[in-house]
Amino acid sequence: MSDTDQSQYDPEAPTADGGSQILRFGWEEWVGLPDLGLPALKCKVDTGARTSSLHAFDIETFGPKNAPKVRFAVHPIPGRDDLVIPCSADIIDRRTVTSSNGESEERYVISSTLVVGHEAWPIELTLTNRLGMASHMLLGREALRDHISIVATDRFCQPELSYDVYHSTSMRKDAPKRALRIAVLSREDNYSTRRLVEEGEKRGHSVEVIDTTRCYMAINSKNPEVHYDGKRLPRYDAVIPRIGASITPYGTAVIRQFETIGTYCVNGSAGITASRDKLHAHQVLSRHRIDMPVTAFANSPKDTRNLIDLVGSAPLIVKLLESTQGKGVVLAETKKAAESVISAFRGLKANFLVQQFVKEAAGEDLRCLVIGNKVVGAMLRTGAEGDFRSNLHQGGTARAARISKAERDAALKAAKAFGLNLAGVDLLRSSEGPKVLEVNSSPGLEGIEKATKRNQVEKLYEEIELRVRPAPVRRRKTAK
Ligand SMILES: Nc1ncnc2c1ncn2[C@@H]1O[C@H](COP(=O)(O)OP(=O)(O)OP(=O)(O)O)[C@@H](O)[C@H]1O
Ligand SMILES: [Mg+2]
Ligand SMILES: [Mg+2]
Repeated sequence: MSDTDQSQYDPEAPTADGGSQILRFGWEEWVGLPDLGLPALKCKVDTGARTSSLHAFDIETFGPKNAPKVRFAVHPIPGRDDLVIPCSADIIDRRTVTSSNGESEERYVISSTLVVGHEAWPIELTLTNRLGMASHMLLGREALRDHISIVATDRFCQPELSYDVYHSTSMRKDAPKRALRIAVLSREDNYSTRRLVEEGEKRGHSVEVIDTTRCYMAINSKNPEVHYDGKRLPRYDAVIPRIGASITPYGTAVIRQFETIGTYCVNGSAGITASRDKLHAHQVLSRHRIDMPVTAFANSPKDTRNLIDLVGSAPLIVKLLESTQGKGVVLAETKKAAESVISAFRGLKANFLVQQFVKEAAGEDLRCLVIGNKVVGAMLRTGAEGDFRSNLHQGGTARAARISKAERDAALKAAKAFGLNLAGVDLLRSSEGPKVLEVNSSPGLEGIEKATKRNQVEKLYEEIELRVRPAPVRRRKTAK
């Protein structure tokens, strides 16, 4: 461990422009590029070079044509290829640079604050991905201010920093607000998709909507990829899955592929798969000891009576396993009615479960929107006159709701049970407390934003930024 002080850069301190004492620079110095999330780098001072350069890889442009950005990755510690800092910056220019070995290369030019000791000033940097450079950063003449004097025989004349900072929690706190490249996996141009694009762009990110069913995949051990329309998709910082119920198997396969590549997916494939199938979902809830209406499932028609007995007396709910929008949910008032619904479903070869009817919910359910580990909004949905189902698609209405601690805890626990960072958890208010009905992995955003009169999508981006911006990525070691 080094005994250097990482907090020595004080933004309030006089800058080089303020003109203070002479700064002595050796041929190698410790510097920081805080705008890029690189607090400590060893850099070679080279007065033979005009422009400064940063050794980067996976260099890729993105964003609008009139304000292009560049994304790239940096190994800040030489020899430590497992430590990767993802960066992005505005492109301020393109320049042909001839390096010391005489090779010319067209490079992107970006701007960043350079920190040395207590001083900070803006510099221009070109990005180059030439392999085998001993130094990961080169400081050229243009970046050197008048009050800097070079002592070519010495090194580390300025305060030393330490690479330990890359393993500290302050990396997360001090991470720059870099623009992210985000994909929304969706086939629909609806309110939710539009809001995700609008809000992301408002925060400076680039948000692309991708039709999940048009993604195709190269599945292999060395270099798994996702392709789209004849091209390999870029490396996204985050993927927001909005997988419709009709394409769950293929949609989750695409997400699995992104997970394999190492892309952060707001909701994981396993959680989406488990929450989509009501039988599977209730088993997950049960394993996590989350309260739900008594539920039973049987395979054989011989067990219809036994199934009904497990749940108790009529009225009963019979539900298709893949129901959405309340379309496959039936209330059977008597045991006899339950038996005939069950035999009708069996005749259609449909999979269903039988569930205790929570009468006291009185046609209302509570939708809690969970983002990260918070319930960010809740609404009470009331069914249309005479309907026990509260679904908005069945004519129900919604209004913002205050929830109890028990309800909040149940919603958070349920979302966590499926590992979902964005979830719509539906609860029934029963006389025994909240009972979880289901967990939706692509919750509609229109109803909840309108009922709560809150910008909920903004909270989703806060969560995504927290997850992907700062954390240095640890790469899987791949065979060369
Ligand atoms: N066991 C139950 N007791 C009382 N009401 C119920 C019960 N199960 C479902 N309901 C009512 O029926 C509605 C639809 O049920 P559920 O949410 O399980 O179906 P769904 O088709 O998955 O709907 P969606 O996914 O669109 O919300 C619920 O919102 C609730 O109002
Ligand atoms: Mg549902
Ligand atoms: Mg529901």
